[in-house]
Amino acid sequence: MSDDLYVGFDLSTQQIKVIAINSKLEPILQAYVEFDVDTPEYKTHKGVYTNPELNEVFAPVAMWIKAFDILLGKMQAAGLNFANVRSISGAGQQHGSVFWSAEAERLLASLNPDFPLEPQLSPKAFSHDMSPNWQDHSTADECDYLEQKVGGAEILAHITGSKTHHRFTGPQILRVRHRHPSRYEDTARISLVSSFFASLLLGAIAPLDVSDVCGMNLWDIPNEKFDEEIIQLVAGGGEDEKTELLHKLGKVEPDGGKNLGPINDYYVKRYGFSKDCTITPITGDNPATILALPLRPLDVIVSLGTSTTLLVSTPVYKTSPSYHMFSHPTSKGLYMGMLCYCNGSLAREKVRDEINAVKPSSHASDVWASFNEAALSVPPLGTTARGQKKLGIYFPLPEIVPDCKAGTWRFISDGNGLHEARNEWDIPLADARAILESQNLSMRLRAGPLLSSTGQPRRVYVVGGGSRNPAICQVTGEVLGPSEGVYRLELSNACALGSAYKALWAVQRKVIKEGVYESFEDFLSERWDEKTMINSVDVGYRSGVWEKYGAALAAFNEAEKFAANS
Ligand SMILES: Nc1ncnc2c1ncn2[C@@H]1O[C@H](COP(=O)(O)OP(=O)(O)O)[C@@H](O)[C@H]1O
Ligand SMILES: O=C(CO)[C@@H](O)[C@H](O)COP(=O)(O)O
Repeated sequence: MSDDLYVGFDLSTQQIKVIAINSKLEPILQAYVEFDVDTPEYKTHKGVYTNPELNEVFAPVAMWIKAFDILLGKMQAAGLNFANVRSISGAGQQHGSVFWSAEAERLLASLNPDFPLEPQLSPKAFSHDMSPNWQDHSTADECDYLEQKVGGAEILAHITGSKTHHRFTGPQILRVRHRHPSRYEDTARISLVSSFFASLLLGAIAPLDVSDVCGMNLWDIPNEKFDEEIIQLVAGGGEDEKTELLHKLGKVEPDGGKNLGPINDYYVKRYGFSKDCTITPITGDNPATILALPLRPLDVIVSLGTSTTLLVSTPVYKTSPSYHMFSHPTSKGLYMGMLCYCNGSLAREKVRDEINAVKPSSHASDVWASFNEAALSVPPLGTTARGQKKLGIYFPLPEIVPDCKAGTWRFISDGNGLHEARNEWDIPLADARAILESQNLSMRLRAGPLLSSTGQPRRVYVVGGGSRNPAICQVTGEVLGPSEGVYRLELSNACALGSAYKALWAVQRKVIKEGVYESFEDFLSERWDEKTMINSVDVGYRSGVWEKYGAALAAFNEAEKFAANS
């Protein structure tokens, strides 16, 4: 029992990562495979391919399988005793879909342990070799069509938790059906990245996850079923086509702690996993992230990965076209509220590189040193002695909120209103603070309805790659102003960690009565030790500063509208 291990994987945009923990929540092993570096033959850039002419972003499914083969090899080389693994769960980048061929079930069920996975599955198990990525913006027509037919953004948001979004799976499936009718026709099953990953482990197509399914624009959250009208619109044709699409999508597993079955024999024979190791549903990376911390009301997670997301856990199903609601990954009656931005770490890296080009870092080992110095050497909003404030918008990729094309805009806000900056801006140095403020002001502008009447959070937890940066943590504290400060989760991969906790809970949760289990929240709170897991990285609320940013919100809103309409 004491040697038992619980594993959480994370198949995200740029990497596949893993954390194994013991039943005391202690991490035993962490490892990762980076697509651009470790699977160079696929020639992806930051894990994806882009076709800017059509606003397409997609990733090769075979690369993920190859990367998983490599990761299992790394775990083995690190000495992980696979025989001790009791349960596996995981997380996948959200919205991406995998199109399985009619051969898939047979190939998955007959994996030969003498060979790696990738050549046994690719290309035959797939009707489409690419997975549309969450950064894709090619489905404007499909989104307009669905929104107009269903009755507008508010109605769609009420039914599915979100208005239509380019990256959501429903519009993406509709586009595949329009552009590649024969591939759609040849598709036997459609998985999300999360259920695709669970399928690899089970050796059979896994059901969709209760939370990740809410990122499709197809699932009726209040009534816990696929919305027949939207399914019909995506399927086209009549009743037969609708039934066929419902069959392709398959079942949704309502219990996030369900034992989906034992790990496939392939892994038992090839790596020495126990036959009793169970597979627990794999969810989306954001739903898994909220499982890494015992969130209380008014707590916020800011996930600083390739995307930036703001996450809250709430008992209130209150929808809006400006944010997303998802069913909670483990707890019926709770929901995850989310804001998501495409322009997260890659936009910050672009400014960082521009700054390094004019002012190389004095610390060779820290590529962020010049950026951080520039960000922290000026006052909030870069305010000048004459009271001029700087507001910038940095979207190297088209953005989700606001719905805006790619571009960079710089504004000056003063007593005379807002105007585009001319020579008042020291480019690129002044961009460092401006991009961090801009990303946080956007979250503050939109997160209000998910929080208290004042919009002030209690705690902000920062997670993901960007949370290692002290300047990012400080500006987040200044702009969002959490009353109890900003804390960083010390284990670098929150979603893999949340997934490992889920695998542990699935096996060890107490039965309260038949079919009713100990909640994930109670289970985690009992075991979680704040002192070892998080560190305070910023004081948060600063009197006068939070108010100053509050007063700039109207001008920032105007700046965003200008960018979106230009
Ligand atoms: N010290 C740092 N300061 C700012 N950003 C960082 C730092 N370290 C890593 N990052 C950013 O973290 C990103 C990767 O974060 P991660 O959470 O692993 O992303 P994902 O899960 O989307 O693959 C990289 O794009 C990198 O820019
Ligand atoms: O699209 C979303 C959420 O709606 C993204 O958050 C993806 O889920 C990708 O996440 P990362 O790779 O940045 O972790």
